[in-house]
Amino acid sequence: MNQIEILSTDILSDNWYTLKKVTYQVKENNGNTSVQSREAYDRGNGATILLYNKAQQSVILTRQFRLPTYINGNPDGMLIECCAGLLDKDNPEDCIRKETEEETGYKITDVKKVFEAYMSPGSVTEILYFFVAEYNKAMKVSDGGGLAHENENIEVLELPFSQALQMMQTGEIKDGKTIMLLQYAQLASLV
Ligand SMILES: Nc1nc2c(ncn2[C@@H]2O[C@H](COP(=O)(O)OP(=O)(O)O[C@H]3O[C@H](CO)[C@@H](O)[C@H](O)[C@@H]3O)[C@@H](O)[C@H]2O)c(=O)[nH]1
Ligand SMILES: [Mg+2]
Repeated sequence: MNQIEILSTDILSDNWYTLKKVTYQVKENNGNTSVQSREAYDRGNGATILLYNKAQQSVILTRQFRLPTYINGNPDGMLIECCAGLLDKDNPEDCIRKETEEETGYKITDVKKVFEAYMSPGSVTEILYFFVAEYNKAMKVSDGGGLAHENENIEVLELPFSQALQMMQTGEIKDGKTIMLLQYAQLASLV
């Protein structure tokens, strides 16, 4: 295994999140050493969840404006996604329960972790924890929509599972975490 030694860390931006330039020495097993620099954007870690109802063959997704997609080719900037949120002090399970209620209005208790993944490992530090959970009408306690004071304006979508799968093919769904969870649900015959 290569040995890595961090030589210096410069903060390039420290506004909402943090962008660092890290310079490090790599010592390879064969004794060669080199010095490299890379930038890393730290916006914390997150959790995401696919809510599904097997009897109804349906899933709950969200729709919201995502500025980075708008400036990179998404005409209206709106993106269909699984419910997701950043971890604060909470562990991933508690975070995703809270986020599910805020964004979708469903109060869930039992969540199952299915995997975790670095979503953009060349530039973003974030690791994302992936969950699935069953939902039903009785769990609906509010409209959801996200936090008003954060202007989240999240639309809640209840879709037939077959339609969600179709929307990946047509490109109407083009969010990585959402594609991963829909494919997991299909592979594991959840819905
Ligand atoms: N003012 C301001 N607000 C920001 C900024 N960046 C993010 N926010 C706000 O911070 C809040 C974060 O909301 P969460 O629901 O906790 O996170 P998320 O943005 O949905 O992130 C989730 O999805 C991401 C995309 O897949 C994931 O990367 C992330 O881990 C998480 O799961 C949102 O209200 C968002 O608008 C910023 O630069 N300025
Ligand atoms: Mg969110």
